This record gives sequence, C-alpha cells and structure tokens, in this order.
Amino acid sequence: MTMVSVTGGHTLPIPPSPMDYASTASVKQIHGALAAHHHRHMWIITGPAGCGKSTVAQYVAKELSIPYIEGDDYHSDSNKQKMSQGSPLTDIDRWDWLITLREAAVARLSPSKRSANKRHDGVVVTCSALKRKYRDVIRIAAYNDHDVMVHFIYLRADADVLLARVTGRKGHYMKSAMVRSQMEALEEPDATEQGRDVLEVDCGASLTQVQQEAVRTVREVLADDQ
Ligand SMILES: Nc1ncnc2c1ncn2[C@@H]1O[C@H](COP(=O)(O)OP(=O)(O)O)[C@@H](O)[C@H]1O
Ligand SMILES: O=C(O)[C@H](O)[C@@H](O)[C@H](O)[C@H](O)COP(=O)(O)O
Repeated sequence: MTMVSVTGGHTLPIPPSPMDYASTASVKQIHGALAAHHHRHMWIITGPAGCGKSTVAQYVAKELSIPYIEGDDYHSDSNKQKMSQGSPLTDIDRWDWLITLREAAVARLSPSKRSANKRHDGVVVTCSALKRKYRDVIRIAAYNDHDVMVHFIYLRADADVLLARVTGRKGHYMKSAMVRSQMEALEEPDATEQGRDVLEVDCGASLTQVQQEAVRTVREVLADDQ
C-alpha cells in the first residue's frame, strides 16, 4: 500500500482508489483468477453525445436479456433545462447524476430486485462518463461490492461523425451545438484504463457492425467469468 508522509515524520497508508481496487492486473488476468466466481456485471456504454450509446445499449441489453438503464432519464430537470438551452453541464451538475445513476444500476443487480425465476446478472447503462473522475464515481460500485464488476464500453468516434448524428437525431434536448463542449470535456480512457476495465469499440462503423462488435466484446468478457 502507498504511504504518505505527514507532520512529525510519520507515514500513513493511502487507501486504494476504486481504480486501484478494480485491478492492478489486466482485465484478462482478473477474469482468469476469478474464473470460478460468477460476478454481476455492469456494462457502462460511454462516449460523447451522438456516439450511439442509447442505440447500442438497447441492443446489448436485448441480446443478453438483461435490464437497460438510460442515463439521460436520471438527470434533474435543471440539468435537462441547462443542456436544452445549450449550456454544458459542470462537474457540480454531474456529481449527483452520476451517483444516482450508479445506485440505480446497483439496485437492478441487487438480489431483492431479481425475479423468482430469472437472475439478473447484468445491467446495461448509458452514461457519457466523459472524464476519468466520472468513471471513478461509477467504479465505486465494484469497490463497495466485490461481487460486482464494472466495465466501460467506450464508443469512439471523431467529432464530425458525432456532429452529423446529433444533427440528424430528432426530439432530444442535446443539440448539435453541444458536441464541441462534449469533445472539450472528453478525457479518452488511456492505456492504463483500457488495460483494466475499459473496452473500446470504434463507433464510426455502421450501426449493425457497432452493435455486433459491442455484443461480441461483452460475450468475450463473460466467457472468462464462467
Ligand atoms: N453506428 C452508427 N451509424 C449511424 N448512425 C448511428 C450509429 N449509432 C447511432 N446512430 C444514430 O445516431 C444518433 C445518435 O445515437 P444515440 O444512440 O442517440 O447516441 P447517444 O446516446 O450516444 O447520444 C441516432 O439517431 C442513432 O440512430
Ligand atoms: O444522448 C446524448 O446526447 C448524451 O447522452 C447527452 O444526453 C449527455 O451527454 C448526457 O446525458 C450527460 O451530459 P454530459 O455528457 O454533459 O455529462
């Protein structure tokens, strides 16, 4: 454990962060080491507006027969109003949303919410999770319950692709003028995160290809957790 010096020359241990806890090894190593254990999985479909989170998440949830939670449904009215007026959310606007969304996802996994006949061993969640600290808020679900594994599926696309998709989408509060601020806020998962719990899917391909690639990626992880 990392130690930190404090006044008087003492050292105190720094508790591991959710990120440290999530893994110090690769995703494959963790899954291999825990192969005998069946986890409950949170699949967080991430990326900026227009990357295809909702469209892909619905498909993954249907293919896996697990619940789907739409992150946009968990914003406060004031957040929605702000976004619809073209103002990007701040960190402060996002904290409660992220925590509420995480807890909603955990609730869908909890034993009390499982039906008598069918065990919900997974949940799919859409959440832009643009910054690493936002992903860390979600990672706390695995930190709190060792039985839960959090995986991020990052849908990567260039700004011009996102702009075209948001422009073409009707009836959503997030308009195309917001794409720029989304890209400015975005902290793409680096190699460290990708080696731990982030799986990247190129979402510039056709919708069918992206959906199938996302499901293939999920099934590969699940195959290691049998
Ligand atoms: N791979 C894709 N190719 C073409 N269009 C897509 C693709 N993925 C999503 N779309 C379309 O782009 C728009 C934005 O997708 P959506 O799922 O709402 O993104 P997000 O939830 O990330 O904002 C929708 O109209 C959707 O049908
Ligand atoms: O479908 C979309 O266009 C996005 O999901 C959009 O609704 C927004 O990105 C998030 O809900 C939260 O906002 P932030 O991305 O600013 O955190």
